Amino acid sequence: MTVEDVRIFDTTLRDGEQAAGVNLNLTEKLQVAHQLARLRVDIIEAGFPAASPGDFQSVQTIAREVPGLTVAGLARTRKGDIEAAFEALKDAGRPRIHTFIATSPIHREFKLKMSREEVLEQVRTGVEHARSLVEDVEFSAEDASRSEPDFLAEVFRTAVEHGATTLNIPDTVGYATPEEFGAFVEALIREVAAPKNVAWSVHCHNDLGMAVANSLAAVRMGVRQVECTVNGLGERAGNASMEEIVMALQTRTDRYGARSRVDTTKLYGTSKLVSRLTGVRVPPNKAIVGDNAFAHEAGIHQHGMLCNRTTYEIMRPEDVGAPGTALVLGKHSGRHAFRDRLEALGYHLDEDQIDKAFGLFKDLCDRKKTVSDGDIEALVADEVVSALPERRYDLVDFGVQVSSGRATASITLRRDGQEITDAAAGNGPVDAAYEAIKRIVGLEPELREFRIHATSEQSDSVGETVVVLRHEGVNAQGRGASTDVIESAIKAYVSAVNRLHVVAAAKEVNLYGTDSR
Ligand SMILES: CC(=O)SCCNC(=O)CCNC(=O)[C@H](O)C(C)(C)COP(=O)(O)OP(=O)(O)OC[C@H]1O[C@@H](n2cnc3c(N)ncnc32)[C@H](O)[C@@H]1OP(=O)(O)O
Ligand SMILES: CC(C)C(=O)C(=O)O
Repeated sequence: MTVEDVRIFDTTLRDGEQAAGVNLNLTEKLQVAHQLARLRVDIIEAGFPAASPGDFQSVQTIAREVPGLTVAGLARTRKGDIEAAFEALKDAGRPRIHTFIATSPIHREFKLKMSREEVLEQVRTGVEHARSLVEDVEFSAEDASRSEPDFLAEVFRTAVEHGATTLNIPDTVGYATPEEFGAFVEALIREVAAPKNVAWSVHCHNDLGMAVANSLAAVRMGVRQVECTVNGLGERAGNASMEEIVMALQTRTDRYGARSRVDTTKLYGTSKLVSRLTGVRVPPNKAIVGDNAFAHEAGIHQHGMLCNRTTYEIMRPEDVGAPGTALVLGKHSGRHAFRDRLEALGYHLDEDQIDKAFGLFKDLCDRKKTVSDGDIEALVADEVVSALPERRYDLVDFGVQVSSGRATASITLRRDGQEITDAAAGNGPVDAAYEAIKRIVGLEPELREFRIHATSEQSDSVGETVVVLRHEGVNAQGRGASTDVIESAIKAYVSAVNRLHVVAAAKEVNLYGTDSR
């Protein structure tokens, strides 16, 4: 199969900047332009020089400073716009004037207030003037997809006769559908019968979410330039997304028989740069560059991915420069992925321990939006690995009440199958809970250490508590973990009391002195 080249015409700095609320300064535009050059796009549309002195200066600076690609500037078919574009572009290695006029009956009647003949006259004079200034002239028929096919063909023939070297078919308002647009483009190319050295291009908007599909349908019909923007940024719902076009051509060359020259490993970085500079967030589920584009949460998918990546990934994250595949542990995950993560964290548990840890993990998932590695480690270390097989006391229930700084706590522990409840007041809920526990266990150990820390940055993070107690010369450490920090502190204290008994028994120390409880 012969694979043809598709030129990528990036209009992030022109149509992309037309997105409501986006305004890039010269330094920011230069950053984006240099990155687009590194990405190896073929053409950058740097702006609309007649729009403002700032736009003129950005186009001029990019034309002078960004090497290795064609720099285009947009212009209405008016003489003044075309001359402004030329002045801004003339120092570029490869300047292109991109001139346009609307051709649809709606735009002719309501916006331009021009007849067909007047529009044709604008095409003649505009294109001819642009061609007298530069070799490379692109002509766009704005709102082409809602224009009468016979008139549109006449417009494009006129543009070719007066020197246009690229003919662009915009779906300006994102009205087309893929099958319709493909057929429309095919018929137009046939009807105009432009010479081989004239390139056909499309420029699709995303009002119905079909900009990429429409652009690709046109590629199937022989179009060899696609106009697009990074992250699909642009007027209203945006333009065709460049990363999606590029990766669709690369991943499905079998279908399109064409590819771009873009260095796909720079797509992710470019997306991040544009998002940061424009302030337009990339949705997590955005194809190719979204944070979740290579993240798998469902257990069945994670199992498949662990067996073979190609079960659920059609591209490799490294191909687009993304950080990597992520098996995100959450409530939809299964044992395979959980076990794999535990091993990666350095834990080697037997089947019973994994069952216990998995149960605790699923409980945590029901309470917490995302479960971090730190949360899992806290659970596994405190509740599985370090948990004593035989415990003197188990926490059954607790309740705390806080009012004006004073707190009371009620604690129920189980010992030898019997539940024992007691309550106490204290200076805060943890102090009150510890007093109540001391009453139940009949010990007054010294609290040597009390530390609590969050295992991640979220407010629903697991809190992990470490408590060190000393009694009758015996030291014991206890740990507890829970999304409820009071519960975590209570669990740590109970765990430390249980250890005191284990260590005291090993050292043959009676924790109760003469009392034999
Ligand atoms: C589909 C697209 O994305 S097209 C590109 C859109 N980009 C922009 O508009 C860039 C920012 N634009 C601007 O800064 C301003 O609109 C300017 C400087 C270009 C023009 O400003 P103004 O002269 O004040 O005109 P305004 O924008 O209000 O109206 C547009 C005029 O251009 C005319 N016009 C629109 N398109 C064309 C065209 N392709 N060729 C000739 N005339 C055109 C309109 O009929 C209207 O004419 P009128 O002033 O005689 O009524
Ligand atoms: C000027 C043209 C290419 C355009 O931006 C559009 O029609 O959307």
